[in-house]
Amino acid sequence: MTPERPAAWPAPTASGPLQARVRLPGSKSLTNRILLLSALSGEETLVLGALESDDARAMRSALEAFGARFTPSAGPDGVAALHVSPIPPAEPGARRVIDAHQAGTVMRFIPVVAALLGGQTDLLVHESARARPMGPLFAALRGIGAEIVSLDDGDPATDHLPARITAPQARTEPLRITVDSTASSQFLSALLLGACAQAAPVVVSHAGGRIPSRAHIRMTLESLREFGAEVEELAEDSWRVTPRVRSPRPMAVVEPDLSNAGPFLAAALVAGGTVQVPGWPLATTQIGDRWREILPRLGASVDLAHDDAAGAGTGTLTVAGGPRILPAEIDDAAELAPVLAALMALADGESRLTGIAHLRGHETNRLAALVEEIEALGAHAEETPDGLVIRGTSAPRPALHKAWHDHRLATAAAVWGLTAPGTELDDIAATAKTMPDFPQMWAAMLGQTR
Ligand SMILES: O=C(O)C1=C[C@@H](OP(=O)(O)O)[C@@H](O)[C@H](O)C1
Ligand SMILES: C=C(OP(=O)(O)O)C(=O)O
Repeated sequence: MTPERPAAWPAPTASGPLQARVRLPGSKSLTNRILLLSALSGEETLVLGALESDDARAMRSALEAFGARFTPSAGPDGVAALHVSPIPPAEPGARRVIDAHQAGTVMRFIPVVAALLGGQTDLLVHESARARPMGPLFAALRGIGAEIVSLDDGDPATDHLPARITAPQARTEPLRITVDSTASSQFLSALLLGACAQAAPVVVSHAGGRIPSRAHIRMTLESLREFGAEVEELAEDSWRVTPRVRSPRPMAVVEPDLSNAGPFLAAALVAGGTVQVPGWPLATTQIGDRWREILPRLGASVDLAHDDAAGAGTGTLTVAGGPRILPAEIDDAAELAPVLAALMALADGESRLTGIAHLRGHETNRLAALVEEIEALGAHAEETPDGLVIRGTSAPRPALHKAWHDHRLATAAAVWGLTAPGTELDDIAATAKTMPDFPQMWAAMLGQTR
């Protein structure tokens, strides 16, 4: 018997210009950094605004396997919060099995913790994540004495998950680790964050080509500082991290996910009208803050109004669609690229995305998947060595789009559905990776029209 496929999701169409306000869940990247650092801090931590999604659950279960505990709790004024009890000192010979699912942050951050805390860790992944690059991170960990073998065939030179990571026999505290982070910024982030699993300072350096998704490295450095680590930039792409980390007082706060603001803000350009996002941080390391600079280049107007409360540190972002979507050239859009490509497929002319070759190693080969879905829509796209060229259409046709196990391909298809009645998506559940409530949030936004 073949397993039953979930029914396709009929993407709703916009019935007119929007006048919507959308509150976003917590940032995946900040949640998983804060959970990891809280678990390594040796202290009790209260976390406010943490994301609840597949990626966040995968990080919590991974840290639980090392002995951390997460308990729902109440923050100031009774708001829901998460109480984190840190990882206790490791027992020699400890063994654990961890499933990273599809979470790149778990796949990359946890092997470092496993190699530095000791014992043996079997790290599994979702079928779709087996092809994601791990080799350079494994090479760096082998360089400090960890053994990493394939769980499929015992290959001691494996460069993919699932794998067994055995920490060096004699517990050493490495002083220097170098990695080639060209395929993913997460390799460097992993070593910088994971360094906090030891007490001694460590120098972490990159040796290779251009580092992609650079904003995420800045986020890592800022998160380390928030947890009291000293981070010193020694040279370009080389940092000294001095642990220990301690818990931020009175609590750690997770900002809303500005990357996931993308499809909602894009809706204002496609359907017209305005979309507002409250709680937008005025200062942030999230790459999603780039929407404020990118969307005007596609013809939208963007305004960030500061909240009244002195020192609130947040504002309300308003994006208003223009008369048409303009073509643009955008470099290093990283995880913003799929939704940006969705807009470019509806733009009046030819657009280019550059500096995103590494998207071939994301949840799916995003460049190939975007070409296929954009062509299905009746627009034109082709791959370049480091990105995409996209010629938009003003008459998108309805299609049954594939999510490719990729939350961002799924939300891209939702954007097309706004203007192509009859659009469907094969697997809306892919959005559970970072935004499990996406279908309800999308419907609620579309209910708020002028
Ligand atoms: O560290 C992080 O939280 C992330 C880093 C980036 O990874 P890559 O450098 O592999 O693109 C980004 O795309 C991913 O969504 C999240
Ligand atoms: C690449 C992404 O995820 P991950 O954290 O799994 O790398 C993403 O969210 O766009």
